This record gives sequence, C-alpha cells and structure tokens, in this order.
Amino acid sequence: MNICVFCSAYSLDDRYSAPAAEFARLLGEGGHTLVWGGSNAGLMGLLADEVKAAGGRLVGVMVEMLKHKGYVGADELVVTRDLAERKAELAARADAIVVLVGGMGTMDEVTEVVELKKHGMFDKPVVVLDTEGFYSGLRTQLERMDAEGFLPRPLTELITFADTPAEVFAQLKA
Ligand SMILES: CC(C)=CCNc1ncnc2c1ncn2[C@@H]1O[C@H](COP(=O)(O)O)[C@@H](O)[C@H]1O
Repeated sequence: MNICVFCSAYSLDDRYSAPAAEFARLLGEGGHTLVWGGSNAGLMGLLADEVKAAGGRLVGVMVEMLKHKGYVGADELVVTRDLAERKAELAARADAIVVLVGGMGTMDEVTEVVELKKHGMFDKPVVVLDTEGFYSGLRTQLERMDAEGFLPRPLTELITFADTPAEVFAQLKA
C-alpha cells in the first residue's frame, strides 16, 4: 500500500516522536511505501529513517525550490514545480492518507484532501493519528460541522481518528 503521510517538519519531544516512530516501523514492517514531502526535516525525517530501517520503500514528493533539502536515500524522488502540484502528486500516489501531529502545513494538506473527498474528487481513506489528543480541537470542530449540517456526507466517510499507530493500520486493514 502507498501510504501518504502529512506531519510536522519540526523535531518534537518524545510524546509525539515515539508514536510517529512506532507508526513508521509498522509501515515499514508491513512492506508498505511511505509517500511524503521528501524532506529530512523534523518528524518528516524521523519518519523516513524509521520506515527505511524497517524495510519500507520511500517516495518523496518535493517542490523544485526545496530540492536541495531533500532526504538522501529515498527510493524515488518526484520534483514538482510548485506546492499545488506537489499536493496533487501526493494525493494521486496515495492509497491512503495518514495524518500525524503537525502545524499549518499539515492542516493545509489535510484540509485539501478532505475538501476533495467532500466533492467526490478523492476517495481514499484519511486517518488521523490523534497522539496525546493533539487533534481533539479539530475533531470537536468537525463533529459540530457534521451535527449541524455543514457537511454533505457523514464525517466518518471523510476522515477518521485513531488513538494508536496499530489502530491506524486496523482502520486501513493494511
Ligand atoms: C527549511 C525548510 C523550508 C524545510 C521544510 N521542508 C519541507 N519539505 C517538504 N515538505 C514540507 C516542508 N515543510 C513543510 N512541508 C509539508 O508540510 C507539512 C509540514 O508542515 P508543518 O510542519 O505541519 O507546518 C508536511 O506534511 C509536508 O508535506
């Protein structure tokens, strides 16, 4: 399975990095491919290191301007002209999207894929690994949208939440 991961480009403490590393190990040991931003920065780099160490494949999708900061050792590196093309390429190559803890870049990416799903233009699973309840605020907001008629499809068809890395794979049945 090609699993596209959105996550922080910052190095984070153990509360966040340990579950991310565990998720990466399960991905690699499961013989899956990590499709990600192709960077060695922060959690993105840690994820790639752990996937590779566990025997998984790495496909990085980078923008031209950040190419020089790319992860060394990816099995495949795709270079796009701009961020919009990059997001489209990440989605196109994914059999599923997994969202780990992250900031505005991660929010931008997950919002786009959920919006595409809303309009029926993307139909792959989107699973959020809700480490330490990091996404409880987002979840509350989305559930309110769902309950009060802001979504055309049930929320669970658009995005789901998992508490542990193992639960992410159980949801993906991967
Ligand atoms: C020094 C520098 C500009 C490094 C950043 N290098 C990056 N290379 C590739 N993808 C990135 C980078 N920064 C952010 N992203 C994208 O935005 C997300 C992380 O942004 P954030 O830390 O959540 O907000 C990632 O899922 C990734 O796809």
